[in-house]
Amino acid sequence: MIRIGQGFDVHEFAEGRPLIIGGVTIPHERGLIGHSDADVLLHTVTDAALGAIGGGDIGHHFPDTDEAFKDADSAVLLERVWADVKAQGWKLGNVDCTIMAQRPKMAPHIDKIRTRIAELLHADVSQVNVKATTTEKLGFVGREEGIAALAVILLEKA
Ligand SMILES: Nc1ccn([C@@H]2O[C@H](COP(=O)(O)O)[C@@H](O)[C@H]2O)c(=O)n1
Ligand SMILES: C[C@@]1(CO)OP(=O)(O)OP(=O)(O)OC[C@H]1O
Repeated sequence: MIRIGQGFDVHEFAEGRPLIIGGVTIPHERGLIGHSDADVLLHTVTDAALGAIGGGDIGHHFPDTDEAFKDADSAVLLERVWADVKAQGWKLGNVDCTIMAQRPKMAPHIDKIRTRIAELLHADVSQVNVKATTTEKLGFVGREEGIAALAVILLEKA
C-alpha cells in the first residue's frame, strides 16, 4: 500500500529571532515568527505526513492557542506525528521539499537540513530531498516578508 501527502506553510520574518529551517539554525539578520520556533520546513513535512495518513493538520494536533506549544521545538512536534505514522505501520518512501526564500541562500545548508530531516524520519538521507528557490523578487517571499515551504511525502506499508 502507498499513501501520498502534501504540506504547505508560511512564516513571517521578524527582528530578534533565530532563523530555523529544517531543524537547522541558519545565520541571517532576521528569523521567522510563530507560536512555535516557526520552522516553516518542518511544519510542512509534519503536515505532509499527517496528510498521508488522513490525520488532519499540525494546528489540529498542536493548537497555537495552547501555551504548551509556545516556542515549541518543531522537531519534537514532527517526532510526535512520526511516532503515530510508524505506529500505524507506515514507512517513508521519500519526501521532497521546496523552500521559497528570496534570502538567505539555502544551498550551503541543504545537506545539513536533509540529514536532520532524515534523522527525524528514521530514514536514509537518499529518501529526503530539499530544494530552494527564490520567487524572483515577486510577492511576499520576493519582498523578504517571509519564507514559504512545500513538501510531498510518500509512505509505504507492506
Ligand atoms: N534562498 C535560496 C534560493 C535559491 N537557491 C538556489 O539558487 C538556485 C536558483 O534560484 P532561482 O530562484 O533563481 O531559480 C536554486 O535552484 C537553488 O539552488 C538557494 O540556495 N537559496
Ligand atoms: C506549530 C504551531 C503550534 O506551536 O504554531 P506556529 O508556530 O504558529 O505554526 P503554524 O504553522 O501556524 O502551525 C501550527 C501551530 O499550531
